[in-house]
Formats: sequence, C-alpha cells, structure tokens
Amino acid sequence: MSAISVRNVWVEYGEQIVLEQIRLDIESGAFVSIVGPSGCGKTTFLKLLLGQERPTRGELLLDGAPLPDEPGADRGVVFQRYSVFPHLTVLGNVLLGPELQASPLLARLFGAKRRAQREAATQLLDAVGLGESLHKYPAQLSGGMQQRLALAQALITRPKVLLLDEPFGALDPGIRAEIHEVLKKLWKETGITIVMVTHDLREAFTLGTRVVVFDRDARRKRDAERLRYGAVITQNIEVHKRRDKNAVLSSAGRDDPTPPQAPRQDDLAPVLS
Ligand SMILES: Nc1ncnc2c1ncn2[C@@H]1O[C@H](COP(=O)(O)OP(=O)(O)OP(=O)(O)O)[C@@H](O)[C@H]1O
Repeated sequence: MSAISVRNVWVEYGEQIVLEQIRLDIESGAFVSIVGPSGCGKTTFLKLLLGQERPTRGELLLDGAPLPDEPGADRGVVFQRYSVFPHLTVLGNVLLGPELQASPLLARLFGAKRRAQREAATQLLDAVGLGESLHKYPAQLSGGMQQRLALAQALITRPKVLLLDEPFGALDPGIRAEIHEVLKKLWKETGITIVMVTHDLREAFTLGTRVVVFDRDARRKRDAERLRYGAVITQNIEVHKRRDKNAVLSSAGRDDPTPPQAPRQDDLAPVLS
C-alpha cells in the first residue's frame, strides 16, 4: 500500500499550460477515479504518476519520497489498448516483467526462480479468469480477456500503485461489469493504491473511493485563453471511506445491490458541465 502526494504541480508544454496548481493527497490503498472533459490533462496527470512526464513546477511524493523520474516496477500501468505484447503467449506476457527485473539483458529466469515465477503467474492468471488460456496469444483472446491479461501483467511485479488509463473504455457493458468485479477483487486482495482515468462516470463512482474532477475554470474557457490557463481540480469527492473497504467491495457480492452512493449517469452529468 502506498500514499501519493501531489504538491502544487504544473505541466506546461511550451506556451501551453495543461495542468496548474494540482494539489492532491491520495491515501494508501485508495481507489481514485479521475474524470474530466477530453483534452483537460487526465492522461498527462497519469503520466506524471508513472514517471513518463515531469512536472514543470511542483513535486510528487510516493510514501513521502520524491517519485522516481522514470517508470519502474513500483508502478504498474494498463492502457485502453496495446498493453500486452502480441508475440508472447498469455503466460509469456505475465512472465516478461519478472524476467526483465531479474535479468534486463537476457529477460530469462532459470531453475527454481523460474518455477516460482511461473507458479505466481499461473495463480494470478487464474485469479483474472485466464487459467485456461495460458498458451494462447493475445490475438486469440477477446478484448475483455486481453484487458484481464493486461491487469495480470501489471500486477505480477507487485507494484505499489496501479495506474489505469481508460482500461475498459473499449469493452461492452456486460464485459465491463465482469472485469470490474475482477479488479475489485484484486484491489481488495492486494491493498494496492489505484488511480484510474475514465470517461464513464458510473464506473468512476462505482469503483472509486474518491472521484477527482479535472477541468478548466469556467471563466477561462474562451479560445483565446485556452493555452494560458490549464486545468485545475474542480471537485474532489469522497465516495466511500477506504477504511470501510469491505462495504465498498461487498458491492461485488451476489447479495449486494449497487452501493447507495453510486448515482445514476443522468445525475452525474452536472459534475462535468
Ligand atoms: N507531449 C506533449 N506535447 C505537447 N502537448 C501535449 C503533450 N501531451 C499532451 N499534450 C497536450 O496536453 C493536453 C492534455 O492532453 P491529455 O491527453 O492529458 O488530455 P486527456 O484529458 O487525457 O484527454 P482525453 O480525455 O481526450 O484522453 C492536450 O491539449 C494535448 O494536446
């Protein structure tokens, strides 16, 4: 479990200010959903957490220490598409991370270590429902199965933080609901801190312990001002108490209805207006 602190962070690309004055504390084990209009800097924010982008100003801390400047095994990531390697089998995809960690040049594990990692990978693939598909290639999997694989691939190195960039955006609603359950279960079991960008407000509120809205100040939306002002956090909504994790997660249970906090999509439209 890991806490993240974002302290007065700005991101500028040349003349364009994308994010400004971003201040956010994410408690250890939280599940934070990031929503906001297209182009307001959500993916940029995720890239900051991943270490793919650096803030122009401000700092980001992971468990009180400056966040490493480059992606590392402490942060797993899943994108909407293309997270998995098409030329590797399901098992090969999940084993690649540990292999690269153990041997950056050869990307191979040997002997007892290989057996232990194979066992861990197989267990994880079982947990995401791909236990029967270990030797298939991604092209032989459905979209939902590929995203399950991407989750397993991201989690095998036991990262402290899982970053999700619209991971389920391309999936049908039914498949989405299934994979939500898988994700909630993994979150519960690992206690990992999750930050997820989504366009789906219902998903944001159903999964998130906190929903954070990024947007430009309404007074600064004129075209002439687009470059000079970045997005800020306009709302930071606590949806569920993380300590009450079982209550959050029990929404996955057969007997539990949708949690009372999860609003209808129509009710949520004003959040983004
Ligand atoms: N490397 C870069 N160089 C210059 N501009 C960039 C770069 N990366 C992002 N931007 C700009 O930053 C702004 C925010 O982009 P970002 O992808 O973070 O938005 P977003 O909220 O994730 O959008 P969407 O919801 O459509 O995915 C956009 O105007 C984009 O053009």
